[in-house]
Amino acid sequence: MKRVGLFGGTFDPPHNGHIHIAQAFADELKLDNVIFIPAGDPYHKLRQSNSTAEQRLCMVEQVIAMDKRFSVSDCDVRRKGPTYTIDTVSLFRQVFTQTQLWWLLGMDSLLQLPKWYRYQALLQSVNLAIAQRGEQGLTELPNDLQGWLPEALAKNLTTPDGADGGRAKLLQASFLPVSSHEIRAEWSKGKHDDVPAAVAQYIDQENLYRA
Ligand SMILES: Nc1ncnc2c1ncn2[C@@H]1O[C@H](COP(=O)(O)OP(=O)(O)OP(=O)(O)O)[C@@H](O)[C@H]1O
Ligand SMILES: O=C(O)c1ccc[n+]([C@@H]2O[C@H](COP(=O)([O-])O)[C@@H](O)[C@H]2O)c1
Repeated sequence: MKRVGLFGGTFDPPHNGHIHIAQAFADELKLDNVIFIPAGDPYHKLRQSNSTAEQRLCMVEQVIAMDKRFSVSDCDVRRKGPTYTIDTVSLFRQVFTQTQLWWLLGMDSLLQLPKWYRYQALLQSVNLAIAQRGEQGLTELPNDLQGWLPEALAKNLTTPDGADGGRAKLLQASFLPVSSHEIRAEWSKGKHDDVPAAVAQYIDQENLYRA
C-alpha cells in the first residue's frame, strides 16, 4: 500500500528543521511522498510577519526541489476561512484512495492538538507521525490524548485494519533546534544559515522580515 506524508505548517519561513524532519519521516515511515501544505489562514497563530500566504507558498516551492520525495500543495492557501486540518485531510482522502495517509507534526503541535477543530474526528481519519522538538515531551501530554496515544502507538503500521487512521508513530531521529520565529527575529541581523540558500534569496528579494 502506498504511504503519503502530509506536512502542514505556516512555513514563515520554511527552514532546515522542517527539511530535516520531513526527510526523517520519509525514511522511517518509508513514505513514497511528503506533501508540504502551507496553511492559508493559520488562525491559531498570532501573525508577527509581513509575509503573505502566497509568499509562504513560494518559499516552500524552493524547498521541494531538495528531495525527490517532496512536493507541495496549495490547497490550504486557496481554501477560504480558517485552515482546519480536518478539511485538508478530507480533501486528500478523496484523491488518495488505497493509500496510508500520515499527518506529520512536531511535539509542540501535538501538545496543542486538543485545541484543533474537531480533533477527535481528525485522529480517526489520519495517522499521526510526531517529531521530537525541544525539551517538550510526552510527560506534558494533555489529559485528552492520554488514552488515545498508547493505543495509537501500539497499532500495526503495515497491516490495514479497516479504515485508515488512528495510528501514531514517534520519530526516532533527533530534531534541529531551529524555529521560524527565531529566524524572522534574527533576519535583519544577517543570520541566514538556518534556511536553504534559495529561500534566503527569496526573503531578501521580497524584503520580508525587515523590522
Ligand atoms: N525544528 C523542528 N523540529 C521538529 N519539528 C518542527 C521543527 N520546526 C517546525 N516543526 C514542526 O513543523 C510543523 C510546522 O511548523 P511551523 O511552520 O509552525 O514552524 P515553526 O518553526 O514552529 O514556526 P514558529 O517559530 O513561527 O512557531 C509543526 O508541526 C512544528 O511542530
Ligand atoms: O485544524 C486546526 O484547528 C489546526 C489548529 C492548529 C494548527 N493546525 C495545522 O497544523 C499545522 C502546523 O501548524 P503550525 O502552527 O505549526 O504552523 C498547519 O497545517 C496548521 O494548519 C490546524
